Amino acid sequence: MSSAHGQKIAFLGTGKIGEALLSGLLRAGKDPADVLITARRPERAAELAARYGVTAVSNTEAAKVADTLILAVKPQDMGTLLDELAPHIAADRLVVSAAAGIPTAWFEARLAAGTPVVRVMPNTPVLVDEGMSVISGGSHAQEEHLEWAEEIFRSVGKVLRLPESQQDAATALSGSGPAYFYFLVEAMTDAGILLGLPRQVAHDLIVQSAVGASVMLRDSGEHPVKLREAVTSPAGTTIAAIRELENHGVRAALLGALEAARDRSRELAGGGK
Ligand SMILES: NC(=O)C1=CN([C@@H]2O[C@H](COP(=O)(O)OP(=O)(O)OC[C@H]3O[C@@H](n4cnc5c(N)ncnc54)[C@H](O)[C@@H]3O)[C@@H](O)[C@H]2O)C=CC1
Ligand SMILES: O=C(O)[C@@H]1CCC=N1
Repeated sequence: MSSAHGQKIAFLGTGKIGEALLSGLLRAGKDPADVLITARRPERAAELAARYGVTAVSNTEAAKVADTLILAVKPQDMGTLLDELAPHIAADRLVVSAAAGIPTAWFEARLAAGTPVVRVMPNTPVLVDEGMSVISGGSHAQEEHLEWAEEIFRSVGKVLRLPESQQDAATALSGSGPAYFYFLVEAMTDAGILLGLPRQVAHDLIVQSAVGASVMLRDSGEHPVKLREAVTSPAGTTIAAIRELENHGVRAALLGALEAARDRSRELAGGGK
């Protein structure tokens, strides 16, 4: 990747999503010498520095040195982190938040006047360069900042720019989305056990069916209804299963589930509990 908009990128908070993004950026060719990380526990910082060849620093040091700061702590920890960082971040630096729920205005109110802020909602498939990241700019983010953030996240998957008003919905769909698929795979594997298959066989059958279905969804250009109809033979097995899904309100459950995720994202707006 290019080194437009400054060399040094710092990841503040290197848990599941922070590490996933960090590893993706390095796979995409970012020089580890230009990557800083911070972690709450010194052992974790040392472990990541050794594994990736990046430099572990304090939050304050990262705030002073980095051109782009990627904040990946939990929404509940963001207030404490900002208190620590804000006095040290010059207004020409780019602040990128990956936290669910927290609006760009919340950061702007705590940072030096005019600091550009970009809000992004990635998801864990960034680990395999198949991420879906949704990006919105705050009131001081210029086109160059959005393009730079897009370049960072495009190195680990797809990127979509959306108005910030749609971020909570996007969080419910793509931010949390992978978890719903894992949940389905887990439940369907259990169903295989119920039907008498060995667990590993059930797992392999379901996982490859999920991969095949996903690739068809992405690459065929067909509507999901068409793809499902092609599997659903008259008086066959699939329609017997679909009737059960409809009887149990699975479609309504999904509507309610994603609405609950969207509402939870809204609740996290102020750093949440
Ligand atoms: N896990 C996911 O799939 C996604 C998570 N996110 C967002 O990413 C953020 C992090 O989520 P996860 O990685 O799942 O959580 P996590 O708990 O795995 O990682 C957060 C990390 O931040 C560290 N941390 C907390 N306060 C710190 C501080 N003051 N200085 C340095 N490090 C500090 C913690 O020790 C922890 O390692 C959240 O805001 C979440 O909304 C966004 C998209 C997807
Ligand atoms: O569960 C969460 O709050 C985070 C945000 C999106 C995915 N994981």
